[in-house]
Amino acid sequence: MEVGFLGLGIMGKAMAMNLLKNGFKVTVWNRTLAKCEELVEFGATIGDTPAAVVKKCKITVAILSDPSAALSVVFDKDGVLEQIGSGKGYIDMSTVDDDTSSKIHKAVTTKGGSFLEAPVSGSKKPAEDGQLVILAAGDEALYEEAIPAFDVLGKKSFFLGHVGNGAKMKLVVNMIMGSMMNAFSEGLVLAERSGLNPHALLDVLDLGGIANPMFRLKGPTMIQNNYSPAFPLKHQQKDMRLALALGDENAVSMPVAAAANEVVYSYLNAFKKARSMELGDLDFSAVHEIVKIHKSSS
Ligand SMILES: NC(=O)C1=CN([C@@H]2O[C@H](COP(=O)(O)OP(=O)(O)OC[C@H]3O[C@@H](n4cnc5c(N)ncnc54)[C@H](OP(=O)(O)O)[C@@H]3O)[C@@H](O)[C@H]2O)C=CC1
Ligand SMILES: O=CCCC(=O)O
Repeated sequence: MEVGFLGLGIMGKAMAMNLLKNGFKVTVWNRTLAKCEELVEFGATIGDTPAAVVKKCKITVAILSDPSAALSVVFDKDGVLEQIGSGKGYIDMSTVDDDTSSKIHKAVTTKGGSFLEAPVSGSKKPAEDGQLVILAAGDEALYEEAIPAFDVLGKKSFFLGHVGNGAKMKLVVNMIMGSMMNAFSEGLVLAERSGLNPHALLDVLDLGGIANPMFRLKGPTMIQNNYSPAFPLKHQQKDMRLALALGDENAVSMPVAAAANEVVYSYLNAFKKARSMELGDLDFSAVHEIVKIHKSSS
C-alpha cells in the first residue's frame, strides 16, 4: 500500500518511519524539506509539494502543528486541493478544532475526494512504538481502507461518526491532560517545599487511585528539570485554547481548564506564561518551571 505523508515533526517522523518499517511505500513531504532525508534512508520517496504527494498516492496522511498549518497545506499554492479528487483520500491526524476540520472536509469532498480526521492520543514514544490511540471520524469507507495503516500506527482505532467528533474528542482529552499536568506540577512543588521527598510522592501516587502513565513518565524528568520535548508546550497551549473555545460554543463553563490556560490568578496562567518565556518548544511538563517560579516569588 502506498501512502503519502505530510509533516515530519516529532509525531510525523515516528509515524512515517513505522509505516516504512512495516512494509508500506511512503512518499513524504515536509515544509522544511531537509527533514525528509532521514526517511529516505529507510526507503521513503520525497514529494516536492503536498500536491505532488497527493498526485502520486491514493491515500495521503498529514500531521501538522495547528489549524493554520493544517489549512495552509490544503489550501495554499501547491497544496492538497490541487490534486485531490475522485478515488483519493485525505486523512488529517493533526490536533485541530472541528471548524478547521470541517473546512478541509468540505473542500476535499467538493473536489470529489474523501476525508477522514484522525487525531491521535499518545505522544512521541507511543508513536515510535505504534501504540497510538486513533480518534477517527468522517468517511467510513476511507476509515476501513486505512485500517492496515492505523493498525501499524496505533494500538486501538475508534470511528466516532461525522467529521468534528474526532477533533472534539481529542480536545476534551487534552483539556483534561493539561489541567492534570498543572495540578501534578503544583503537587510536586508543594511536596518539595513542605519538606517531602518528591520521589516518595511519585511512589505514593503510583500505588493509589490516581496512578497514571503520565505521572509515571513525566514525574521523574520533571524532578530533574528535564523537559526534552515529546509533546511541545506550545501545542498543549493550543489545545487548551481550542478546548476552551469548544466550551464557549457549548456553554460549558470550565474554570479549571481556564485557570490552566488564562491569566486568572497569578500562576494559573501557566501555559500562556510559559510560551511568552519561549519555553514553548520544550515538553509541556515545562509548565513545572512556571509553577516553581511563582511559588518562589509569592
Ligand atoms: N507531540 C505529541 O506528543 C503529540 C502531538 N499531537 C499533535 O500532532 C501535531 C504535530 O505535533 P508534533 O509532531 O509534536 O509537532 P512538531 O512541532 O514537532 O511538528 C509540526 C509539523 O508541522 C509542520 N508545520 C508547521 N507549520 C507549518 C506550515 N505553516 N506549513 C506546513 N507545515 C507546517 C512542521 O514543519 P517544519 O518541520 O517545517 O517546521 C512539522 O512538520 C500537532 O497538532 C500536535 O498537537 C498529537 C498527539 C501527540
Ligand atoms: O496531544 C498530545 C497528547 C500527548 C499524550 O497523549 O501523551
